[in-house]
Amino acid sequence: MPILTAENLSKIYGNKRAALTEALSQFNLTVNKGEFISVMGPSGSGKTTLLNLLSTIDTPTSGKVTINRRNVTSLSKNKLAKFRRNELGFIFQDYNLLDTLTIGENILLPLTLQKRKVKEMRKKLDHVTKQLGIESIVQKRIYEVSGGQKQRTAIARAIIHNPTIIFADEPTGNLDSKATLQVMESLEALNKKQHATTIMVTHDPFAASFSGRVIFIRDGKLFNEIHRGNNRQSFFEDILNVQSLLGGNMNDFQTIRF
Ligand SMILES: Nc1ncnc2c1ncn2[C@@H]1O[C@H](COP(=O)(O)OP(=O)(O)OP(=O)(O)O)[C@@H](O)[C@H]1O
Repeated sequence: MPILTAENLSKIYGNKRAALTEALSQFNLTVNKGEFISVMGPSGSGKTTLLNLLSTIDTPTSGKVTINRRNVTSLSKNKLAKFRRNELGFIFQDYNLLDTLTIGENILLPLTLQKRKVKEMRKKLDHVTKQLGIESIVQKRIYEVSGGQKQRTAIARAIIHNPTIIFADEPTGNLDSKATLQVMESLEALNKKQHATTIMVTHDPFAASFSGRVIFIRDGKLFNEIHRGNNRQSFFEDILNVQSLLGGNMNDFQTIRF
């Protein structure tokens, strides 16, 4: 069942004074409930633009985004803010955690904003921190934990209100290979066990190999898409093959890991 559709999505940046850039051109995408999708492509190909349009952070120049049968492109500013808060979960490369709060308080933010009861919040916090293996650090401050723990905290915060879709922009961009593995295994487990629909932008073929489908963009258009079979290693190799067809500057892609 489609949970998200993008129809003829285009984005042109710039104005009369600045040169116009068509970052995304007539883009179509259907995401089914429970899918885990990676978006890849060379630097400047339009990945972040696509994610921002799908996640309602930015509005398209033309085209339409539908999430859970709602046309989010036409929602008012207030309704959109509420929709985002209740239905979407966000994970960013630089974590976006609040330094003045503890790990637990950061994770609880979406529920605090929804004014949920303390007892319910405790129960949910307990559940998500166990799921992500960070139950021992809930009292700690952000500066006391590792990058991988920060990102797993951000994932816990993104899922605690059971969002319809999780959007992740380069979630492993600041992590070493060990932390990348932990974070990707966490996202994969959430997807498999709870059917959390996830859309992730990444440069890293290793990270992308944990998802079920990779879509490749070039010059704001769909270049190719591939699906994962049973074997992650062979999917990883398929991803590398499409990347070499894609061309562009290979320095745009992160170091390849096995
Ligand atoms: N706010 C903006 N104003 C003007 N141009 C923009 C803006 N944001 C992005 N662009 C341009 O749109 C194009 C696509 O950018 P986008 O950030 O979506 O690419 P990307 O694939 O995510 O790149 P990277 O991998 O380097 O993050 C680029 O040419 C970029 O320079």
